[in-house]
Amino acid sequence: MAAEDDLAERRRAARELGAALRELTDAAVTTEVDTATLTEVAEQVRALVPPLAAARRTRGEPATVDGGGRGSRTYSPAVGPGNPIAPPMRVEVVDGTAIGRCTLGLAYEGPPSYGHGGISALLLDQILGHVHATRGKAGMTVKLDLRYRRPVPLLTPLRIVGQVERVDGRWTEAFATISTEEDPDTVLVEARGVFVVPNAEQAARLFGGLERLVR
Ligand SMILES: CCCCCCCCCC(=O)SCCNC(=O)CCNC(=O)[C@H](O)C(C)(C)COP(=O)(O)OP(=O)(O)OC[C@H]1O[C@@H](n2cnc3c(N)ncnc32)[C@H](O)[C@@H]1OP(=O)(O)O
Repeated sequence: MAAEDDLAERRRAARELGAALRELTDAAVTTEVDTATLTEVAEQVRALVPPLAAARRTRGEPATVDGGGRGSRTYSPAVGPGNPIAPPMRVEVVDGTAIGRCTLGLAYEGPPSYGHGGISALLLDQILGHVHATRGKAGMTVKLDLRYRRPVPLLTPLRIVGQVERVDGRWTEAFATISTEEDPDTVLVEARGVFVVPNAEQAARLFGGLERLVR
């Protein structure tokens, strides 16, 4: 029980740090303060690194905050509440349909006032991954076809929806769309993805001791 409480507390703290950094990032890309203030704040931010860097993990070491499980990914760049790069998209799966929600701030700008196409691809890839995972195992994207129909507005609640189209052994083909919450029937971006569960040899080669997280 104590260990579970510790993990819950660590998750709460990681989420809090992620949210604070997201606020900082948003302020950093929208600020119009004078140049001296930019320089001063950069120094202050750099001073925050050493306390965090005092104990750090590297490639191939899962975050302790995830508790060794395959479900939670606190630092996912798409859905991780602890990762300031992530919008983060919140995902729920209802009857095999994965539904994601997020609002993109100015940090994700591509064309003026609209989202970057790579960010749309990130959100769609992630939602297709959740669709694939409804079959019980996580998978890797092997194909992702995108059609950008209309630009994705910033500062607007978005809805990302995905469903399986075809299943063949370890392979899943799925389809997903981005629209606004306000107008869910107008597709802004659509994606068709193929995902595969790596076979045992591939998983061992790619992930070594972390195979249990992907198969
Ligand atoms: C709840 C958790 C949610 C998590 C969401 C996470 C979402 C994010 C997911 C990612 O971003 S994963 C990162 C990006 N992907 C990669 O890095 C994968 C890189 N690819 C590989 O390492 C290898 O492709 C892999 C080990 C996965 C598989 O290797 P294989 O040699 O078995 O398959 P290969 O890649 O050669 O594919 C063979 C071809 O047959 C196709 N194929 C074979 N059988 C198929 C079938 N049954 N259905 C559909 N396509 C099939 C396949 O698409 C492909 O098409 P092409 O002929 O056009 O190359």
